[in-house]
Amino acid sequence: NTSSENQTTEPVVKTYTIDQFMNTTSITGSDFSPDNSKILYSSNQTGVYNAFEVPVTGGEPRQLTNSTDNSVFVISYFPKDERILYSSDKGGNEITHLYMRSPDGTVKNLTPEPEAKASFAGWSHDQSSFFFLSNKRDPKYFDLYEMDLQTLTPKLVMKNEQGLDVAAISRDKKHIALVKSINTNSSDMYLYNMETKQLKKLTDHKEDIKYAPETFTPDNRQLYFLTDEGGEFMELKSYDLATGNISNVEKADWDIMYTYFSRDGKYRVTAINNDARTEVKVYDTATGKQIQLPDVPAGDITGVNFSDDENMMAFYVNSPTSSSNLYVHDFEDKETKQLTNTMNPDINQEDLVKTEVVRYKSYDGMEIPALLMKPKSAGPKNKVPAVLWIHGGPGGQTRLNYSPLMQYLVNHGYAVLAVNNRGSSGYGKTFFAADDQKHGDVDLKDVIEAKKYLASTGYVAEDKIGIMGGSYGGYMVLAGLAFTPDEFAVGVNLFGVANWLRTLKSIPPYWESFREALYKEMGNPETDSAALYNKSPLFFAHQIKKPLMVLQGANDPRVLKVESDEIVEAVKKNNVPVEYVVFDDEGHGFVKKENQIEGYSAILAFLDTYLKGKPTPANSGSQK
Ligand SMILES: CSCC[C@H](NC=O)C(=O)N[C@@H](Cc1ccccc1)C(=O)O
Repeated sequence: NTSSENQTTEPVVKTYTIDQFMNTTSITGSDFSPDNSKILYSSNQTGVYNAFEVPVTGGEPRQLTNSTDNSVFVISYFPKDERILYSSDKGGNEITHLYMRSPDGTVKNLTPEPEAKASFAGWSHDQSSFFFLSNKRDPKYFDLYEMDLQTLTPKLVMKNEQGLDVAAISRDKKHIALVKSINTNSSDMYLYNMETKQLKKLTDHKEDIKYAPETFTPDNRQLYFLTDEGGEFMELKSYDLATGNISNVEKADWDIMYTYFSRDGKYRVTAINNDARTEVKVYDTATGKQIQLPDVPAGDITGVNFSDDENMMAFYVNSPTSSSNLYVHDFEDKETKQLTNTMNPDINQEDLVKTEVVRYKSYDGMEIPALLMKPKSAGPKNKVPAVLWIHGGPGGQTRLNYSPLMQYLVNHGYAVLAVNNRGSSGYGKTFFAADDQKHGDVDLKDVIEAKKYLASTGYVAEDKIGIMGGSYGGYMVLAGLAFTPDEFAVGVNLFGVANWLRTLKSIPPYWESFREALYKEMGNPETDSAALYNKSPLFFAHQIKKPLMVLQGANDPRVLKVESDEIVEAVKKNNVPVEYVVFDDEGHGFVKKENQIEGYSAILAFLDTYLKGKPTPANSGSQK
């Protein structure tokens, strides 16, 4: 089921179908069974995510859940038996519940209130209970509950009436660390004493500084937190609970993304966002020295998880040319074993392309990082069309991961440049804040400048550059087509915002704790209505004159389907080609393989029609 593309002077590249690309399995999560003989993980092998377990010695994975509709995301085995805990919503509506699967296969919804969203917040260190957050009392705020494992009855531990977010719970169950968003560049830390019920504010600052509690130390004496106080990047510090003293723990040239300890604190893991790559460090806490991580040539190590006895470590390895695989390392015999092989064997990894981190100067001299994928067939004698990929957020970042969609497009002859425009995470707080209240303007200019960068490569056809992105990135697609109608040859909008006034008014109730922070960055729909109107592509849709494709999940709680319905209707009035694909069983992002296959092949067909001049296949542009 493969074909070849013949070029005159450039290499002949084997092309693969979308079915072949999507026949690669995506896996996530890991937890050791109580006897350390197996590892639990989620896999979309069956088309939707289900729970699987695999022996640590290797061998055939066993499927534990049989969902055919809703994704099952594993949390963990129970600490002392082989029941498992997992999270699942309905068709991407993000109203997640916690479920318990018993070894006989029966499943119980532990958080049955239909309208309430629940999320796991950790096992108690004594392994008698787990903590979870739920907004069942007040749809706006998440209270903290403790679920006893004997009775499976939840107990309210902390009523959250102040819009705080729980970040960490101490092993002795005495303290909870919380965070309060002030704006997207600034936050405060709080400490709640579960015995005295006192809430203490730990931070006091006038300027924008982020404080993010991470974890309590295993001896319960200190709170480790991340902050960008006094610098551009998030560094790790500790707060001494007894004295209030703050000490420096770890710093890098980039943001530290997170840190955590193994169960008894023998190891501490830190992850650094090193220029869009995840760099994991594991420290032996007794010596304070980094341990040497297993030598895995296939890519970067992520998702490190330890067995409770701290003798084994599970982790993922991933790179832009190889999908994530699960590995296990035994600290005693120093052996590392690959437990999964997720890549479709039909795909020769040599046919995939590596991703290069590049930088270019924008209109005002600001340096913009981007990730470049060059088709093997591209060259000065074979200039190729290109797609600019814009991430969501607005404060997200496109990272160096395996993306079947990007590889599929590159494999079919499109250069892809994923732009981390100003406002993206990972490049310091000045860069992150540089788009505040200037959305659809300065960030869009960065994307327009990316076209010059692509032209400078010498292998991109300048008049065949399209723009594509998801959510906030989808907004940028619409903004690009509406506000700068001559810049992009086509646009592919995946569930993007068309009308900021409506989207910011209709945010889910459980976003209340950061609603003000969001409004400070994006604009308040009550008080900034003129500015929000002016940056909403829906009201300028008459200016769109280039072909547009829109893909939308009907259950999306963040960008409602009406956003896509209305932009599609409005652009159709311009006699511009518009294709619309709606998935009835998806939310903010498409997770079911059959939908990914339909959506991604429709995107390629659309690009081929309008950037390569090939006829559109009959099945694209459907409304499911
Ligand atoms: C300041 S960003 C908070 C919104 C959130 N961020 C996480 O990614 C998010 O879901 N963003 C959407 C776009 C959006 C922004 C504001 C209101 C609704 C949707 C995204 O995924 O890009």
